[in-house]
Amino acid sequence: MESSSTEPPKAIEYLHKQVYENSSSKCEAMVIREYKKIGSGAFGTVVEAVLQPATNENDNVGDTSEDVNTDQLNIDEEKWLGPFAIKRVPAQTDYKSRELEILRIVNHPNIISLKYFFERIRVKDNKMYQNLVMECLPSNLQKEIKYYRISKYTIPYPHMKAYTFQLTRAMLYLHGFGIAHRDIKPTNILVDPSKVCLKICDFGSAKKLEPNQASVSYICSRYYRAPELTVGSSVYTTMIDIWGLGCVIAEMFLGKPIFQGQTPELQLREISKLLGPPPNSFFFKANPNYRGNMYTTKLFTGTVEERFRQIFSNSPPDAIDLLMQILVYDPEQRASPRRVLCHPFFNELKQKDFKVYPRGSQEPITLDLLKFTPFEWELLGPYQDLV
Ligand SMILES: Nc1ncnc2c1ncn2[C@@H]1O[C@H](COP(=O)(O)OP(=O)(O)OP(=O)(O)O)[C@@H](O)[C@H]1O
Repeated sequence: MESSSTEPPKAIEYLHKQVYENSSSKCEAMVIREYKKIGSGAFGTVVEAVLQPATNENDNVGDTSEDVNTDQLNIDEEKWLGPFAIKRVPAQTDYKSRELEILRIVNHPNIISLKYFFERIRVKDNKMYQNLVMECLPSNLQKEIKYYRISKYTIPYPHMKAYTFQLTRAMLYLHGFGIAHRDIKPTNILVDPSKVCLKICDFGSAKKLEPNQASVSYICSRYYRAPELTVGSSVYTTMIDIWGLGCVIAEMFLGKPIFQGQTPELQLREISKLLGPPPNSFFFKANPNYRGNMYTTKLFTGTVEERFRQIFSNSPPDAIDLLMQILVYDPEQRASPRRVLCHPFFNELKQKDFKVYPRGSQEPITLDLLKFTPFEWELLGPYQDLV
């Protein structure tokens, strides 16, 4: 692990004696310095921090709280590890988060990696919190989309392709374990624009789905919810993430979310404005007990293909073709991650001399996008020759 080169600004600092290293499960005492809030959501707070193993001289100091003066701690400014992102979530809630469990299993270049974890009581409210110490990325896809939208551009196509490819690779891997992320959206997709590198974060809603086992349908942020979720399906598959993938690709091209339902019920109406009325078979398969609006009236003229061309009028034909294979009502007909990875949309990336210019840089870089692991090759199966 790299040591941070510049000294981070001083803020909250504490010693915690039971910090577990994820890869070795080794428990050690660490000094933690938190200095910037980088995110907060429905479940927790994310702060940027650096850590360093506590020296023996700290042995006599008990676990310190963030409110006490930590001058008593022995700190070596040269020895900080990080920066990391620490996600802090209440340890005991009614909602079952499998985040730690799942982050401990996964290991993929396009999935955020967990470095350490620990539980700790916060002085502020005297409650136990779970702390997940992860690698830290400087931006997310929502910020990237916004950055370009402000100057009336979209993310450059080669970058879009590279990001989409990495996101799909992460899904191929996760779905290979049967794990659905269940909250795919641009803020949960971290990027490092200087490396054109992407990693999925926020596994707070993720779950290993078992065939025919019911799961809650009220999952996933509204704009990115698959149509089967909007009608209350409880035996959905990992294909709900593929719908999210389609929404994210569409958002990169449009600069704004494609389906902006004003209420959960109206979300399906927004989808029908692109895909036409959902067929009866869709309701039957997704939820035969659905009693809500079925949006049977067609809200546009012409064919669905013409509708796609109209909405994505500035996008290249291969991108439109890819979106048409992903944004379909029937989850069984939706393109699988391996089908997506083989799509001609990515042909440019597969050229030997493919290079990208990171934002603001005159120096092109090569990306190792096709370095699949044996597990990924296995998952690609007969599609291997096409990627
Ligand atoms: N490892 C990380 N590096 C950098 N930023 C991060 C990291 N993890 C999370 N973030 C930022 O913090 C935000 C909140 O994190 P996260 O989504 O995990 O929390 P949450 O409570 O589940 O949020 P939400 O309710 O929005 O889903 C993310 O949208 C992301 O932008």
